Amino acid sequence: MTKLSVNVNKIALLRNSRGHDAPNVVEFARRFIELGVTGITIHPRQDERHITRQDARDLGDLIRPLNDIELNIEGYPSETFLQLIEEVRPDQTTLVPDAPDQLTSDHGFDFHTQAEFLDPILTRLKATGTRVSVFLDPDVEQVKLAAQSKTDRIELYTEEYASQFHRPQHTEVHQRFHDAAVEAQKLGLGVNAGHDLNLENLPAFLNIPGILEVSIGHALIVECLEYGMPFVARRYLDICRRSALTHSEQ
Ligand SMILES: CC(=O)[C@@H](O)[C@H](O)COP(=O)(O)O
Ligand SMILES: NCC(=O)COP(=O)(O)O
Repeated sequence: MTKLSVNVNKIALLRNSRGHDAPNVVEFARRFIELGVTGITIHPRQDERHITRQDARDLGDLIRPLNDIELNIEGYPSETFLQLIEEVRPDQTTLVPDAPDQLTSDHGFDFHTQAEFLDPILTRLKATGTRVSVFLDPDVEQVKLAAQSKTDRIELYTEEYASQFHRPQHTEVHQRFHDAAVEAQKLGLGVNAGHDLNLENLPAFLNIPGILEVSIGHALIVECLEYGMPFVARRYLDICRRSALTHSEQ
């Protein structure tokens, strides 16, 4: 079975918009775990626009004692990020090549030009005991180069799969993800995937054999809002219906 790692960045984004600790990121992670989710993903960005470094420490404290639950920390391997990993020691670290001001992750590493940069970083991370994964586009050539590095896994960047899902070229795009995943496994790499996966596009993606983990955040949180709407709206309306009418409304 493919593992689901829920990305709670967007819980932190809501929390930060009000300046106090609600919604509480650790509490929401705990609730997802109680619902059967076996992984939590966070992507502490340099500007801490959503997940903070303290959130990473707090989630580490929550998850470390729990058997079979994994914390996956994603991010650009800056010195600050590497020190955070050395401190928190998550089960998995996913390296992403994004710039500090980037809106969201939008490409994988290029092993033609970045293998040398990554090599000492992979050595340093693996010394902490974390499993290392590297964010990658679905490109068989990149997969072959990644397999020559010290990474344990790759995470296929699925934005293209998601954005082409309803277009005619979807079959060709799906085939590329399939080929990259199969090649990676043949070469001994584990394969994760993520970005813009959702309830609609995930089933077909998981026809690709051997995907170990999907990390899903943005759509999953939106879907929680969407499918939770009827319950919450009903409860507010019930309360309002029970209210005493004011003199002018009677
Ligand atoms: C690495 C990756 O794919 C990202 O999807 C990411 O973790 C999302 O980051 P934001 O929540 O900052 O868009
Ligand atoms: N690694 C991908 C991830 O954690 C979640 O991405 P998204 O679902 O927020 O696009």
